[in-house]
Amino acid sequence: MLLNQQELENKEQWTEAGIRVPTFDRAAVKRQTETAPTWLHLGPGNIFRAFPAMLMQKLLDLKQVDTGIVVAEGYDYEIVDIMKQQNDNLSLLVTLKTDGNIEKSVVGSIMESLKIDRESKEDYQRLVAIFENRTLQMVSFTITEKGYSLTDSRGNYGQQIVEDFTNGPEVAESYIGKVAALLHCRFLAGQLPLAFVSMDNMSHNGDILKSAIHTFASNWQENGLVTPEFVAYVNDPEKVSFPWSMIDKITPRPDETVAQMLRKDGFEEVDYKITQKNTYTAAFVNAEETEYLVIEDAFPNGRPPLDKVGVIFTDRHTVNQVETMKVTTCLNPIHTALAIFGCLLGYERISDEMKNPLLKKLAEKVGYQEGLPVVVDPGIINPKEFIDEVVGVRLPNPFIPDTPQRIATDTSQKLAIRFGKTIESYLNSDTYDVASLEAIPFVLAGWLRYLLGVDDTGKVFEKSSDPRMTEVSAFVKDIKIGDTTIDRLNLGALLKDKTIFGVDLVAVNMADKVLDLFEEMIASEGAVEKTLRKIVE
Ligand SMILES: NC(=O)C1=CN([C@@H]2O[C@H](COP(=O)(O)OP(=O)(O)OC[C@H]3O[C@@H](n4cnc5c(N)ncnc54)[C@H](O)[C@@H]3O)[C@@H](O)[C@H]2O)C=CC1
Ligand SMILES: O=P(O)(O)OC[C@H]1O[C@](O)(CO)[C@@H](O)[C@@H]1O
Repeated sequence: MLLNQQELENKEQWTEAGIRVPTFDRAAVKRQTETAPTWLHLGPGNIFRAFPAMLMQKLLDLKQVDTGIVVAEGYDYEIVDIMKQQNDNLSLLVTLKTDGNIEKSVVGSIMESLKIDRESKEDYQRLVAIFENRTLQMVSFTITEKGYSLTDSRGNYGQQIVEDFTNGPEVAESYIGKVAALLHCRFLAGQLPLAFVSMDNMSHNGDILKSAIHTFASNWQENGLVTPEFVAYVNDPEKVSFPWSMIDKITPRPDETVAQMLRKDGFEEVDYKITQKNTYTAAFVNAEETEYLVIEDAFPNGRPPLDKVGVIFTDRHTVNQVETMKVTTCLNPIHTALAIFGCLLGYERISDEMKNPLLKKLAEKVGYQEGLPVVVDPGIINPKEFIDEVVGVRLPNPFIPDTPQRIATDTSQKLAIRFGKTIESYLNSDTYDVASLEAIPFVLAGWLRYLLGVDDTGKVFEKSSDPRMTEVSAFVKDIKIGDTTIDRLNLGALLKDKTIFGVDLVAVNMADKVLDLFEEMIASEGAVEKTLRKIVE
């Protein structure tokens, strides 16, 4: 069985292999989407195909909507080449349940995939047409945390960004520049309303997206390239909204064990590819069953009825609380702690780490002991129950092939959100003392230790990709396992960097604690585990 429209016509072969197929008329939905697109998604990676695309499929099957999703890629064009040319925009979703049951579904809600690339003229013109279409209701994003950044580590705009500011929307070439240019087309088409929905794991993700788009609009206005009305349009929530959201579903990279299982079922397209841009992509996506999507209900042109398939629409305040709970205390900090120490202690599965009592205790200490006290109960999801599920059910799920190496990707982009916010909450609290934190400084010290690229047995490992890896690794380049002293002044300069840690760790008196723990962890082989034991026991 190959994943394409022609093979999908033979429904029996899929059903016999235990794979669900879409029940809606894909050709009719495609026609309708061509004339009246409602949803455009940017960044059609694994999470999008496993979760939002599946939600739309459910709505299509329920006949609640009659259009599908158009996806566009502005960074890694290989993804759309594969999806379109080999798979007719279909994906196979494999849901790995905690009881070992597996559910397989063909996801057919993606109707078109386009490149946000001026050289791909047809695609770009189609995108302009979609943005000019009154029917478009939302543009959503899963482009990773770094996708929104316009500046380098020193806070300076990148060269492409500066050129785009000067050259204007007609020729903008940077990712967000092109998105802002497409929004400008919509503005010119009559100031049509639209929601820009970031679904990336960032605090206040809507504001981060808004700020990036607004930066282009205001620079273009200053340079006389757009009218002030365009800036007003971007700033008017009745016209362009940037809802905040919280998305949660562990979606590991396509995994070999899942591929083997699919092969046995007669599914032939099981190879995954690591693209030139380091995206792990395959015809299938594998994910856990648990999923949460909470979105601020601010859609000036309406929205698909996603509430009918489990999405919670609420006010910004509640989204903020849910997101703060998940990203800054109850899930992602635990994940990052396990990522760093998993790589240092030689693990290749998050679920295996949870069998190690020391790592389990670290996860619990980060979550229950240090995060939970300062988290506000959002009312719609209980934080304690949420961590219970994360630590007790989701992370130990042996059927989820998630790796510490995947979560360790882009750690420099994640520490500020995942730990800095909690440190700030302690600093602002009358009840809790920042000096009482142990697990958080230990994880930050663990990251310094990780940067050495040598595990606790002295074996060299490949560090996961990170846009600031070269720069941050330079701080530890002269440090070796067995060193008894470190250059505290030099490392202090790194620990002061608020763009990485969210706070100046020197100013908040946490740097010494981090460096003491780091020193302990470089003392000898085995010192990481020894220090971990000291922290959790
Ligand atoms: N995988 C997961 O379990 C979950 C992921 N997320 C969010 O979604 C993001 C993407 O996750 P996946 O889809 O699993 O990753 P993926 O690697 O499968 O896809 C990443 C997507 O982002 C694009 N991208 C990467 N770097 C970019 C850049 N610098 N500029 C613009 N686009 C860029 C890629 O081209 C691709 O479309 C995560 O970073 C996270 O914020 C949220 C919840 C769950
Ligand atoms: O660390 P990342 O790359 O944001 O991925 C974190 C993982 O945890 C999650 O928050 C689970 O929803 C997802 O973002 C992903 O599975």
